[in-house]
Order: sequence, then C-alpha cells, then structure tokens
Amino acid sequence: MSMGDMNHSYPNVSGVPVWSANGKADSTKHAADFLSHCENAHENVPQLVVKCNTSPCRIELESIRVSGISVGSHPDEDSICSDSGFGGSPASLLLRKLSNASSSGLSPASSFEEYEDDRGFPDEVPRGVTWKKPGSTGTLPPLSVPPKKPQPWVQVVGHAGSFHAGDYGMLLKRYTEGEQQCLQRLMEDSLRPFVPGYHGVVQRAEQDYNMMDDLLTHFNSPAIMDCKIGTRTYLEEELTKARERPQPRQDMYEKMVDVDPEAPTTEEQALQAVLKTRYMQWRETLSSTTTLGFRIEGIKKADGVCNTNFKRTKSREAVKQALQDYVDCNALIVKGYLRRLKELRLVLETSDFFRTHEVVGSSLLFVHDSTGKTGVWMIDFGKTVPLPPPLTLDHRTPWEEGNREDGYLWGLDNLIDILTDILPYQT
Ligand SMILES: O=P(O)(O)O[C@H]1[C@H](O)[C@@H](OP(=O)(O)O)[C@H](OP(=O)(O)O)[C@@H](OP(=O)(O)O)[C@H]1O
Ligand SMILES: Nc1ncnc2c1ncn2[C@@H]1O[C@H](COP(=O)(O)OP(=O)(O)O)[C@@H](O)[C@H]1O
Repeated sequence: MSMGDMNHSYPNVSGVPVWSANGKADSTKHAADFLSHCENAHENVPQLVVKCNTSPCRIELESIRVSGISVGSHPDEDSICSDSGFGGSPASLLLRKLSNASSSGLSPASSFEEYEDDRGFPDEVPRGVTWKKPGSTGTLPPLSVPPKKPQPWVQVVGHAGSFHAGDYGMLLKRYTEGEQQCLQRLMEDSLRPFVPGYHGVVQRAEQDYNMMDDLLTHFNSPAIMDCKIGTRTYLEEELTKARERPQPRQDMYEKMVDVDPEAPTTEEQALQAVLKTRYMQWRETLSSTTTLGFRIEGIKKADGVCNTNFKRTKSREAVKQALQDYVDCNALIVKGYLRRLKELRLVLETSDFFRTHEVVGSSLLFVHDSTGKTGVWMIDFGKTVPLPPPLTLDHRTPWEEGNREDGYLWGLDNLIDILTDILPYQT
C-alpha cells in the first residue's frame, strides 16, 4: 500500500474493529473476533463509543470508571523516571491521520518474544465496554473479558511531557512525522517483533500522538534500562544545518557546565552557548558512545531507584559494572537478554528497513522482572531517516561524514560482548 492510500483510514486500537469514514469496517477479521467476545451484557458499564457519522472518526470513553480504574483524568506531564500513575486514559481520543488501513500493517501482540503473550486482541478492552456501531443507534453487548491489571508506566529518560500512558497497554508519544513513518514501515519489516506495536495517530487536546504498545505492560515491578545505540547521536543533516545556520544553545551550555565547568571553549564561555552538534559530540566522547558504540542513558531498578547519572560512564569496565548492577547478578536475566540481543542482531543483519535507514539516537529498552521475564525492544525513531537510494549501510563501518554510517551494529556487538563477559560472574 502506498502512503497515499493510507489517508482516511483509522488505526486499529488493540484489535478492536476499525471503521472507515464511510462507516465500513476496515478489518472484518478484527471485527468478527471482537464480536465473538461480545456475550454477557452488564449494566452500568462505561460506554466506549465509536462515532463515525462525521469524519474524522472519534472514539470516546463515556464513563469515568472501568473496573475500578479511573479513566477520565490524566496528569499532563509524567516526570522522568517516575511512575505515571494510572487513570491515564484519554477521555476522548480523536482518531485521525491513520497510519495504515490494512490490519496487516498494524501491531500484533507479537513484539513480546521472551514469554507467552497472554494478551492478544481484543482482550485489552475491559469488561463492560460497550460499542456503538458507526451510523447505528444501538449498542453492541459489552465484553465478557476481564480487564487487564493496571501497571503504572515509567519513563526512564527522554523528553519530559512527550508521553501519556494510555489504557489497554497503549502509550502515546508526541507526534513527529519522521517517527510515524518509521513505525509504519517497521510494522511491515522483519524487525516488527523487536519494536513496540504501532497503532496510528491520535489527537488529544489538539496535540497529535503516535500510539504504540506500552512495553512494560506484561511485567510486574520491572527493572528498566535505556541504552542509546550507535557511535553518533546527531544526524548528518543536523551537522550541515549547524554549519549553514549556526544556532548556539544556552540550555546545552548550561547542561555542559553542570557536568564539567571546564568543558566549554573560551569562545563558548563568552557566548554562554554551544551548538547542538558540539554538545552532542561532547556527550559522545564523555560517555561510551564513541568508544563502544552505545551508552547507558538510564536505569530504573525494580525497587524504584532510578539512576540517569551515566554521562561519564565511559570505560568498558565502568559499563560492565553498571550492567552487572542492573541485572542484580542474575544469570537467568543475562541469558534472556543475550538470547534476545543475538536474535535481534540476526534480524538486523537482514532487515530491509535497517539497511536503508540511518538510525541515530535510537535506544534499546531492556525490561525484566523478578519472575525472570526479559525483553529488549528498539525504541525512539525520532532521528531515524531513510537513505537516498541506492545508498545502504552496514552499520559497522566507521563513520566518515558523507557515508551516513551510524555504528549501530558495532555498538550492539560490543554490548553483547560485555554482557557475555559478565555471565560467569552471575549466580
Ligand atoms: O540527554 P541530554 O544530554 O539531555 O541531551 C538531549 C538528548 O541528546 C536528546 O536525545 P534523545 O531524544 O535521544 O534523548 C536530544 O533530543 P533529540 O533527539 O531531539 O536530538 C536533546 O536535544 P534537544 O531536544 O534539541 O534539546 C538533547 O538535549
Ligand atoms: N513503547 C514504550 N513502552 C514503554 N516505555 C517506553 C516506550 N517508549 C519509550 N518508553 C520510555 O520512555 C523513555 C523515552 O523514550 P524515547 O522514545 O527515547 O523518548 P525521547 O524521544 O523523548 O527521547 C524510554 O527511556 C522509556 O523509559
């Protein structure tokens, strides 16, 4: 399907039926699956209404409680490395600009590889949710499936205020077109099991969001680590722009002197500002990005303790120590991560998407919990850009300006090496 064909289609929200603006179901299979769950009627249940008599299609939660979970209110900004709390459901999601009309292009629950996925579609929709068919006045019987146990969402690092934890295992991230394009393409790529399932664009309070799977949903009190992969954290095009139209940044100067007051040059000190690319390069060499091709951005342990103070974690030994601490000397966890990372590497080496994109600033999100469950996913495609054909990357060749290489696979090789190194020390 071409991008142009995707206009006026609507996202599949966890496999619930999707309806086009003309009121026809876009995915008969999902609709049939959904209807087969609609058995026992319950009274006084929240109303989840799909309204499609006008375009764009709107989904509204018309009650404020779903099985004890508050769905009406929501904190607007989730602080980094803190639980979002629940009640994060948008009271009204305006579904538009849909990603992909075909159900095949939408997310399966298959991004969870390490363990049995008991979620499936459409079990995410809580008991008692009632659907109105577009254009009809009646309501479908409510679902008989029990609601999923609410898990607070936690953001480890990244931009504050960019995310909203939604219900039904969904996460909303502030919309950028570039990231949307990547997530859409990834849903069609062999990398699909290694990225959060993507469900299209929703609007909330006039802000667009990319809606994706919350990767923490299946874990209990998870430990989470965000590792930024690659030897370069800015795009080649950012370098070009910085040369053509330099825009010194005061905020980045301040972040720099906070870590090392000696870091700015005399000129930068006079200006009290630094270029973004200069700041990014400084961060790369201060940490392990340049020398190992990845760096730890943040870790949240199962006990809730969060550490984002890894800016100077550079040597192989220091990184190893931090990883060892993260896995709490648990060999089972290390083995789970290693298995997943090796699978990912194999898939990356043959992925069409990966070969044809410069992948910069993207992270691997590691998650495990006390049951021994582990998972690793690629996240953050805000600075992943398609290459001009016929250019392709091997992601291991060292970067030289113009070759667009990002060192992603070289970084992954090193990460796998270091994790393998710590295995004998685990119990
Ligand atoms: O981690 P610190 O040292 O705070 O620096 C941040 C990260 O590099 C961000 O990357 P990421 O999003 O991968 O975490 C980057 O966002 P971009 O990805 O937009 O480049 C920020 O740029 P600004 O958003 O321009 O401030 C930059 O200030
Ligand atoms: N799909 C997801 N599921 C669970 N947590 C996520 C997901 N995507 C991002 N996060 C959390 O948000 C943080 C920042 O994500 P990221 O996409 O890198 O944001 P930014 O573009 O602002 O840097 C991650 O470190 C992780 O804690």
